[in-house]
Amino acid sequence: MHAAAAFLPRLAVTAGEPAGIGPELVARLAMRPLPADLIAIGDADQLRRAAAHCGLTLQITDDDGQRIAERQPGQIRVAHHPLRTPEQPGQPDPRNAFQVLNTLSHAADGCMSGEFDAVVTAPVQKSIINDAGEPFSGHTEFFARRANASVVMMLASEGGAERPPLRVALATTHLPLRAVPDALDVDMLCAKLRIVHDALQRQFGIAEPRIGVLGLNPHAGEGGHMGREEIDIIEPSMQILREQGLHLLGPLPADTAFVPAMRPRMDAVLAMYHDQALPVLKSEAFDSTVNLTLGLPFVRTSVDHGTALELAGSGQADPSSLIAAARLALRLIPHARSPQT
Ligand SMILES: NC(=O)c1ccc[n+]([C@@H]2O[C@H](COP(=O)([O-])OP(=O)(O)OC[C@H]3O[C@@H](n4cnc5c(N)ncnc54)[C@H](O)[C@@H]3O)[C@@H](O)[C@H]2O)c1
Ligand SMILES: N[C@H](C(=O)O)[C@H](O)COP(=O)(O)O
Repeated sequence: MHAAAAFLPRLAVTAGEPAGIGPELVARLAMRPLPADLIAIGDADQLRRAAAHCGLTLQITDDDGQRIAERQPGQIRVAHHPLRTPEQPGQPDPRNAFQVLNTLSHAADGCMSGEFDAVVTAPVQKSIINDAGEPFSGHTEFFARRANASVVMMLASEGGAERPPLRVALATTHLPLRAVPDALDVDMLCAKLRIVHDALQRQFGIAEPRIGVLGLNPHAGEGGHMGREEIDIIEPSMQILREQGLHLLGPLPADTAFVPAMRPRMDAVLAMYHDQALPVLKSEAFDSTVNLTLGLPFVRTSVDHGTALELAGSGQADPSSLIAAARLALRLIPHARSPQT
């Protein structure tokens, strides 16, 4: 399911919530000299309007599905999914929710059929899809169901001269905090850790990954005096996997797991819930962090931010995370050429 050497990888880019910053970020991405055939999945007229908000001139053509060998900065092809009603920047409209969902279905199905080599997603407004009557908690869960796959959400920053890369995987994703302890069990944690371990080996080229596992309770339960999930669930899961040869550290108190002394000891961290670890990444590297879904039968990456409704239509939104997501997707496509930019 990869592009022949002479052709560019076909990278599907879903435009996200029409009233958010997604379409503008897609327009900015198209200006980059990425070695990819960029296929926006969204409304072509809206993409033109988004480019105008950013003061950009885009050359937008229909996607005919043919593979191409070259793309110039400023060129993008579109798989057109018309909006139900024109977007009002900053004011999502539930009437457009099904258009958004259709773009995601097209991207997932296209990746599985070989129409696309990977998908990069711009942010959606989860609440407006729910307001339209559709159960939806995120791309991660949507793509997992579509592909019938067990997946793990990981957010990863590249790191740089002054800071090592940070990769945070989540045992649970978009559920109420009250439901988190009941969602954790030994089988589930073992499965998630296996997916993370395999992805670190296969996709990140780390031969013997070291994974830090966070506790759930303050101070990782303080020996059972502040909660028992560490003793009853997390440690037994880790023990099973250690016997299978995995290098696991923990259960670690979440408040100190990310201090400088700990960082070089782990290639990734498994957090028990969404807000336990994502604020660390988002405050450290909001511009360069990428969200990726491990365990899918295709490559899916995304931005680390949301729809930023207050910026929509201003042309001011920062495209760095979407660009980083596109670059990572290109690196992860088997046999794809390395991005040059
Ligand atoms: N990948 C996704 O689809 C995704 C990811 C996160 C949040 N969301 C959704 O987005 C909606 C809004 O979420 P939120 O308000 O918590 O987070 P947000 O990321 O939209 O905004 C948080 C802050 O960061 C700023 N910001 C975000 N992206 C920016 C960018 N590219 N350039 C400059 N500033 C930027 C915003 O202006 C705001 O001040 C929610 O519905 C949430 O579920 C979607
Ligand atoms: N959890 C993600 C974040 O905080 O950035 C975000 O909500 C997007 O999740 P999906 O990729 O599942 O839509």
